[in-house]
Amino acid sequence: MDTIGRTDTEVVRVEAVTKDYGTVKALRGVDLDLPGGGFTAVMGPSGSGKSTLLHCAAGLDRPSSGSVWLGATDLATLSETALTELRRTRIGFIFQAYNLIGSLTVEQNITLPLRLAGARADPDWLAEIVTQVGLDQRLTHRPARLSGGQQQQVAIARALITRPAVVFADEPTGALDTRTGQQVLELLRRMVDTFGQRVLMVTHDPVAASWADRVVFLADGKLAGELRRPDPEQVAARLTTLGEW
Ligand SMILES: Nc1ncnc2c1ncn2[C@@H]1O[C@H](COP(=O)(O)OP(=O)(O)OP(=O)(O)O)[C@@H](O)[C@H]1O
Repeated sequence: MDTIGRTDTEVVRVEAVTKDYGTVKALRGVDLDLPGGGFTAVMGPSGSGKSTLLHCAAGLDRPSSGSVWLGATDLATLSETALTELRRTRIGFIFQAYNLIGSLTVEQNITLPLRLAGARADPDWLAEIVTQVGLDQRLTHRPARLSGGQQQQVAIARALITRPAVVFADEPTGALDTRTGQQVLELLRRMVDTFGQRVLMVTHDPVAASWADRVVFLADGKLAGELRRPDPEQVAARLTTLGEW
C-alpha cells in the first residue's frame, strides 16, 4: 500500500468515452486526465452527461466505446467481480446522500470498505483521517446522532480509508446548508493538499466548483472547455454560455 502523503503518479484517464442509452447519446467522446494531487470539478447544463461521465470513470457503468484507465488497467477488460473489487479498494465515493449504515458506529462505517475487502484498518492512517475530518470525539456515535455535515465527514473518511487512487464526489454538498457545505469543500481541498488525494467532483454550484484546481465543462455529452484556478464568477459566466443549469 502507498504511504501517507504520497505523490501519486498513477494514471487515471478517460479516453474517447461514449455512452449511449438507447438512442440517447449521453457521452459523445470524452477525454479526461485526472492528475494525482489534483481536484477537478465537472459542470454543465442538466442532462449534459456529468453523472454519466462520473459513473463511467468510476467503473459504476461501462462505456459504449472508449477506455477508462486506472494505472495500467483498462476497466473494460475486467470481469464484474474484478471491477467490484477494484471499486472497493482503489476508488472512493462520496454522494449527496451520505449512505451511512445506521446500525454501525462512525468508526465501523469508516472502516467498512476495508472489512468488505477482508482487510484491517491501518491504525495510524485511521487516526490521521479521523483527526483531519474532525471526528475523533465521535467514533462510537451512530450516524443518527450526527448533523448532515458530520455525516458527510464520515462519508469522506470512509472514502479515504482504502487510500484510493481517486475519490469521486457526486454533488457532495447538495444536501447541506451553505456554511456546512463550505466546510465539507474545505475538507476535500485539504485532502488534496495534505494527502495528494485525487478528486473528481460533479456539482451544479459555481462556488463549490471554485474549490477545485480546474473546472471542466460538459455540454451535450462533449467537453466544452475548462477553467484553471476557477473563481465563482468566471464559472457562472462560462455556464451561462452553455445553457440552462
Ligand atoms: N439510465 C439511463 N437511461 C436512459 N437515459 C439516461 C440514463 N442515464 C442518463 N440518461 C440520459 O443521458 C443524458 C445525460 O444524463 P446525465 O444524468 O449524465 O446528465 P447530468 O449532466 O448529470 O444531468 P443533471 O445535471 O440533471 O444531473 C440525459 O439525456 C439523460 O436523460
